[in-house]
Amino acid sequence: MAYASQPLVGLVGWRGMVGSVLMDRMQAEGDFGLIEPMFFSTSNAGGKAPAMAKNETALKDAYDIESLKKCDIVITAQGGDYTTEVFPKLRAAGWNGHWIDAASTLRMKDDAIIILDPVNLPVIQNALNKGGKNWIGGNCTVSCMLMGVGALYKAGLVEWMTSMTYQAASGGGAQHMRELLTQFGTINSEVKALLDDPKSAILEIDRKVLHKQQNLSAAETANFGAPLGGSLIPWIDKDLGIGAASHDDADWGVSKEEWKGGAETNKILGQGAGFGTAATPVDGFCVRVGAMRCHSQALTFKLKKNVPVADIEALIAADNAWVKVVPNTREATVKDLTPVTVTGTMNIPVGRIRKLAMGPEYVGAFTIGDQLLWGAAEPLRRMLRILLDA
Ligand SMILES: NC(=O)C1=CN([C@@H]2O[C@H](COP(=O)(O)OP(=O)(O)OC[C@H]3O[C@@H](n4cnc5c(N)ncnc54)[C@H](OP(=O)(O)O)[C@@H]3O)[C@@H](O)[C@H]2O)C=CC1
Ligand SMILES: N[C@@H](CC(=O)OP(=O)(O)O)C(=O)O
Repeated sequence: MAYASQPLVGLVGWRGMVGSVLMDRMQAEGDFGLIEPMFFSTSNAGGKAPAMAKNETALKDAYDIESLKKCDIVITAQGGDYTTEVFPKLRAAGWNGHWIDAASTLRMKDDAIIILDPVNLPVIQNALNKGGKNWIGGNCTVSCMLMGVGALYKAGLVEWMTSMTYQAASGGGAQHMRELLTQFGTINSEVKALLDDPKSAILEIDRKVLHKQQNLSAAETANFGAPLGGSLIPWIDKDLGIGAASHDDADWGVSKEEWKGGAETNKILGQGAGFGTAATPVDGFCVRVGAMRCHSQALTFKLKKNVPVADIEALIAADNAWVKVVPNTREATVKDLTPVTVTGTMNIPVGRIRKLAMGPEYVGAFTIGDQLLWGAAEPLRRMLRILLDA
């Protein structure tokens, strides 16, 4: 145990979507029994801290460096803007504690480790031994993918991989989930009378739906910037720009979410962090779909050699306690390999594992993860436990 008594752990962003899931998981795993929590807020300093508070029952100001400095460990799910503003000030003030963060801001810094311990515990331990202090959760899609198929990387089998994602509204936060449901409601109301009449013409329904989708109000598309209900948006996160030489080697019109796939996967595996020049090329398209929660991904691997599907399944299944191989049958797939089945669970199903027509080294798979659990909250609380056990 690195701490003589229970360490003071500052919790920032605990009432947001990721933060709430984190609080649930910490309670479920008894983490609060091991720490002295101090709750912070950016909007309600002085207000009442949640029930898990022990000695400090009032919310502290999340921008107050002096309060943050008292903490042995700070865990934040407050967001990138908060990290950008507070983290440098806190370090500049001489704070030498552990910073555990869900936001992407610090991920690519040399002194930051992207934490996903079932996949990269040796990388984490190595950094810890060298005095590392900055522990950053990975991009949700990348973390869920590696929880599913990390075994193939660990076995050194992957020559390259593409990932085509189907990312839920929840990846954007609470307002995005509400917006999707509002859009579905508006569209449904538009054709409710026709739907209730079994004799109505489907093309008339279709025409009215399309007209409504194309004429949603600005308020109904404020977060996604485009209709998502009954549609999809093949761009997530920033436009890094064609020829964006300033941004690493990402000059192929890649979106930032796609760039993270290559850069973060390699960094998590401890094999450099470039995109395109990385040890293992990872690239594809990231697409927002009208799912509520859970990110899904269709993966294509070029393996370094021909490995039988049964061996691939066995490797994946043995990798960690949460990955579940779903038999490649229609029945099993529609039952066990959907966002609706996976939401709210720690399970990472991997199915549709099969050889592709391009040749025996080409393997396809489909995987799903609850991006608020393995994609965000869980690696943070597990890092806390690693620090407590160190
Ligand atoms: N959503 C996701 O799937 C993932 C998110 N992340 C990262 O985690 C961070 C936080 O994301 P997320 O949790 O989605 O953000 P949220 O917008 O849900 O919460 C962030 C903060 O918003 C404030 N807030 C304002 N109004 C409300 C309200 N009505 N209810 C709750 N909180 C409110 C809270 O701060 P306060 O209490 O101080 O007012 C809260 O901590 C981001 O950096 C994101 O990039 C990482 C991986 C996945
Ligand atoms: N970008 C992800 C969610 C997220 O917050 O990712 P990151 O932590 O890499 O910014 C999504 O929209 O689905």
